[in-house]
Amino acid sequence: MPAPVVLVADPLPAHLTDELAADFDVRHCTGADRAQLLAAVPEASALLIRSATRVDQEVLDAAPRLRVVARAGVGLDNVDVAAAARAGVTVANAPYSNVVSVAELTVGLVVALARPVLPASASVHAGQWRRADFQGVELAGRTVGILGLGKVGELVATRLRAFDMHVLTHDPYARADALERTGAQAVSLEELLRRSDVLTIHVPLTDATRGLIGERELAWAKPGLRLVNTARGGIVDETALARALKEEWVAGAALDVFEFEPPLSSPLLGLPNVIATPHIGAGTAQAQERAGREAVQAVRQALTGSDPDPEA
Ligand SMILES: NC(=O)c1ccc[n+]([C@@H]2O[C@H](COP(=O)([O-])OP(=O)(O)OC[C@H]3O[C@@H](n4cnc5c(N)ncnc54)[C@H](O)[C@@H]3O)[C@@H](O)[C@H]2O)c1
Ligand SMILES: O=C(O)CC[C@@H](O)C(=O)O
Repeated sequence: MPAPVVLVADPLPAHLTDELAADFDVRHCTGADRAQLLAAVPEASALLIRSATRVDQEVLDAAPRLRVVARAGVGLDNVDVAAAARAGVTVANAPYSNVVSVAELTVGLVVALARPVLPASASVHAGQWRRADFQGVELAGRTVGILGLGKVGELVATRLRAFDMHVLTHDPYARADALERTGAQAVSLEELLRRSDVLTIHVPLTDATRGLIGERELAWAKPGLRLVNTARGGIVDETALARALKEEWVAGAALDVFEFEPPLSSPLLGLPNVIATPHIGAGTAQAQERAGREAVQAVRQALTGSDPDPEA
């Protein structure tokens, strides 16, 4: 019997996919290229993805042999989980794999918004020495609002508490133990915006959170707000945010995620008070290894019912 086909549609550490090749027919495609994906998926018993590949009804319809979609990462907004369930396809993610990396990037972005390290560095590289031009603000004593006190939100809250920031959160489903561990004060979304000097977003992208931070919410914002989004682009209305940044009502934004990636026509690109990174929250060697390994294990589990990984 031919070995089941495992289709790797997004980049994963090569040594992990090489391990799979001992037992499966491992093939590669560029999942973001729809035509390539649809051409390759009919043979696949397993699909290994990250965030760039969209798995929707069309892909599932084209994949009669598919038994598992394994997501090497947290967010499942690029997978139609309900359609997969109807088709009898298992969907697995790696929910703890990269949360520390995302939290650490978030804290770095908060600091980079408070202290203009990026333009200051660029000016020194350009041969300038303009010390007075790069005055920032201290984080100690100021208030951070955490939108979504889940795994990443909690890690960010505890790290920013160590900066002596006062922590507020809005999360209707927040666990009592997370509130206790972080010492975060639970407030409404409006109060979160009205009181926060820094707002950092850690909710998943769902029908309920798409556009959650829009014109009305930004109008509630405390003047001078600094906003960080390392969750998903669609949660923030980019047009409304661009307007608030141009009016300097919002002082700065640091964005790792965009509504469309790459964000070629985003109104946020080119604004001097925006730090933009190309969805690198999970971009550490440690997170990629963990996420890839968990996804590979999920494939083995689904296709053979076993997990021979000694580290499992
Ligand atoms: N930039 C990156 O590379 C990267 C990496 C990992 C995760 N992420 C994103 O970060 C998100 C959060 O990850 P996580 O591991 O903390 O998820 P999580 O599920 O542990 O936490 C999400 C939290 O959001 C809360 N929430 C849901 N709907 C809400 C709403 N309407 N208002 C307020 N709170 C709400 C939930 O109750 C939960 O506590 C992921 O869904 C993913 O999209 C991004
Ligand atoms: O594919 C990636 O590395 C991004 C992953 C990240 O957005 C996630 O949700 O885990």
